[in-house]
Amino acid sequence: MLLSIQNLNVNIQETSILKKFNLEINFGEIHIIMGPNGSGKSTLSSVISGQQNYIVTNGKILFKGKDLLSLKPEERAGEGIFVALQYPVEIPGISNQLFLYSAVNALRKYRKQPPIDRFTFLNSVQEKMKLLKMPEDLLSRSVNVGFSGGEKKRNDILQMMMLEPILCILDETDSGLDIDAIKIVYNGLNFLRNKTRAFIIITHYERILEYIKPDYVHILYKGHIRKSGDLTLVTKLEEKGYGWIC
Ligand SMILES: Nc1ncnc2c1ncn2[C@@H]1O[C@H](COP(=O)(O)OP(=O)(O)OP(=O)(O)O)[C@@H](O)[C@H]1O
Repeated sequence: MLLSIQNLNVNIQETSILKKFNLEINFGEIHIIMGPNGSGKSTLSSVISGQQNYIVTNGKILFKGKDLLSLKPEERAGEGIFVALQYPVEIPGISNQLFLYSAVNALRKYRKQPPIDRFTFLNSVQEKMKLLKMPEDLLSRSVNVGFSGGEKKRNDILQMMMLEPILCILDETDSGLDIDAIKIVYNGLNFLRNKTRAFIIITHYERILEYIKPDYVHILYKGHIRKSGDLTLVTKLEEKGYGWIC
């Protein structure tokens, strides 16, 4: 078992957001999470990544058998968790290249591996940027500053490809992308898909099925998973909306 979330209750300030939330993920699996606006999807990704302001009042999260909630955000990243946020963060004054290089070497240090040299790093990042059809000048610009919405999302996938995480969480990475960009982003995801890692993909769109074949689809409703199934759930939602879930 890669990830096991058991009876998780999460509050933001006094408000209860996730309620008795359960989810189990094995290596190699892709899980899609859908759900109406405000049902708690981003809260889930934020809690897993260790963002502040989310108060766990009950339950536990085991990642590779370890108590995830006792780890700092950087330790969670070191253990192999990567979250592409719904709204990618801008970092003025830090070049994309320096950020990526530092992030890759910070992970390598955590894993007691020697640092990667700049030449090998640059070759690797340029190769991946080609795959994602990203112009090279995005490397010298400040992280996400002035990037278009689509460029930010591709940059997230570039980070994911460079960091080679074990659990990849994509929070609405496909929103605001044009048709070509969606294809490129999901090609990047398929490039990383293998038996040593797993994905949680949060999305609102049925079109994901054109690119990704998930193992499970879950519907998050009012803070807990109300229904789980296979990819036919996505088409059912597209036809019927969320009314039948209530
Ligand atoms: N800082 C906060 N203070 C109070 N309530 C918050 C805060 N952050 C989130 N919430 C509330 O938590 C609930 C769940 O939000 P969340 O972002 O997890 O939903 P979501 O399922 O990702 O929605 P969407 O599909 O619109 O992105 C919402 O009702 C939201 O208003």
